[in-house]
Amino acid sequence: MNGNSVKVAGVDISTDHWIGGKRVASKQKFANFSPIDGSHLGDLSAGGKAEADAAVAAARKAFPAWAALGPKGRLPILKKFAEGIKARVNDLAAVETMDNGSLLMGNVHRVVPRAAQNIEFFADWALTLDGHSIDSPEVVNHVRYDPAGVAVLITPWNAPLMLTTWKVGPALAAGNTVVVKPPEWAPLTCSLMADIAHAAGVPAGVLNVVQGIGEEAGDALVNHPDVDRISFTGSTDTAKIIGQAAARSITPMSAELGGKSPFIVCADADLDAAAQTVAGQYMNAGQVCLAGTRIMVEKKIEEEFLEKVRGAASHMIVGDPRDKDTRVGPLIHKEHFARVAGFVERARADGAVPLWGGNRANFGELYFEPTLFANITPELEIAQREVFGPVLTWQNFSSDDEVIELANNTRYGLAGTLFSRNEKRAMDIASRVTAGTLWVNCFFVRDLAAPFGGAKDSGIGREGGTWSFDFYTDIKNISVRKGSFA
Ligand SMILES: NC(=O)C1=CN([C@@H]2O[C@H](COP(=O)(O)OP(=O)(O)OC[C@H]3O[C@@H](n4cnc5c(N)ncnc54)[C@H](O)[C@@H]3O)[C@@H](O)[C@H]2O)C=CC1
Ligand SMILES: O=C(O)/C=C/C=C(\O)C(=O)O
Repeated sequence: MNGNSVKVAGVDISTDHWIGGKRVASKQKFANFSPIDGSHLGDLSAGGKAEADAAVAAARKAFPAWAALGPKGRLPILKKFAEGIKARVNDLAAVETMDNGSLLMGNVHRVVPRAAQNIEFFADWALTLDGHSIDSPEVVNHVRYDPAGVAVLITPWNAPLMLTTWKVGPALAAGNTVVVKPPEWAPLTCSLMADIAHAAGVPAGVLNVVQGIGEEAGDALVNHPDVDRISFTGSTDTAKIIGQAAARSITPMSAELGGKSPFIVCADADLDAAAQTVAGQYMNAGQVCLAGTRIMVEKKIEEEFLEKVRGAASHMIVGDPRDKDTRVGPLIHKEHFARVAGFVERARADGAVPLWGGNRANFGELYFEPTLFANITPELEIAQREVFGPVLTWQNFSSDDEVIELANNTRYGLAGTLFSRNEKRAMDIASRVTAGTLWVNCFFVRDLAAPFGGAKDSGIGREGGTWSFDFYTDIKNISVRKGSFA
């Protein structure tokens, strides 16, 4: 491997940027540690303005030729890219687990295959974009989806490869070139992704990766004057900063942000399935934006259901995420651990009572016990703010109006989960909860054709299917007077 590299989980990974088809090193570095055991995984190049300028220039240079290929010309290259990800599922999964502490089995069976699907799904979909026309009395309106140009893609550490390819897939399929800024707490799989794209024949400059700290590399990219789209997944607070940069240059921005999603259990629900699903919210130590962290249970089944959840949660084994029996791995970083522990401490001080958990787990520095807080009133911080850890709250309700009010009583609106066997009731509640996605009798079932995103402070815009292309293209109408051609 050219340039600087590290070996993690037996895999060689470049610690340099990937700019214009070459590995580029910065003098300045940032250290990367594994949350599993605190081991030092390596030092990566920390980009700033110079690297952002070089990457945007490379992407701009590569844009005309990539755009000119059209969806059909790009298809075989992107399919090969997806095949390259599939061929390295085990490497990517093992590196992701070392880097961010997510469950190895989840990465092998779900997360990395989904990354490949993100690339191939949008490559296929792009074939269907052009060719629509709208007939009106005087003219025919030919609708075109032209690539927007250079897209900056910024992603968080909890699922970096999956969330980055969720943007790279449609952006490249639509004919854009991209600059990726991976999360500094889990930067490695995005570096591998660049090698895989290169080996698949993605031309130099079409996909660039600038490593570094958000406030430096990320800031330089979102403030760059020659960027046509900014797509961000991360926290609401960071989105507000990036949004100011986007507003200054009127650059379209999409934002997939945090959540504090309700998990509603009606008395007529399949309580065993619901209890298993509640316990599943602890997976990956609750570092899942979509997690249904506010459990709301109909009063008449509250005690029975609590015992079922207690039983299911007792199987949420805390441990090394490489172990197949582990369900709850580490929190990502000591700063994040302190943040989660702070929420728990303040919840206790506010009068919330842990029914279980509430402490550092007896496993390692960054491991936290699956925790459930009762004695919750809706205004408590623990019921309002996103913890992004294995911490759930428990509330009850007596009527549908009451639970809808509770569910909507946060600044977030990313997702929600509802268990009920009564279709009319379920659909009524689901339609009245403000959220981008509402799962009924299931959780985290994803179809890439469906819209995905958040309401209120959980985001701007939607990704998935046609919505991704609405964002990554300049939609044009060529309006031709009928009978005006010779
Ligand atoms: N809605 C969704 O699809 C998802 C949302 N998330 C949210 O992400 C958050 C956790 O991720 P974090 O990495 O802690 O979020 P974060 O907002 O701190 O960082 C996200 C990314 O933004 C970059 N960044 C930070 N400051 C920046 C700046 N000033 N300019 C440009 N880039 C900057 C970081 O380097 C990182 O790559 C949670 O709130 C979670 O809910 C996570 C996964 C999915
Ligand atoms: O399926 C998606 O597009 C987004 C998923 C989000 C996560 O995987 C997460 O927050 O862990």
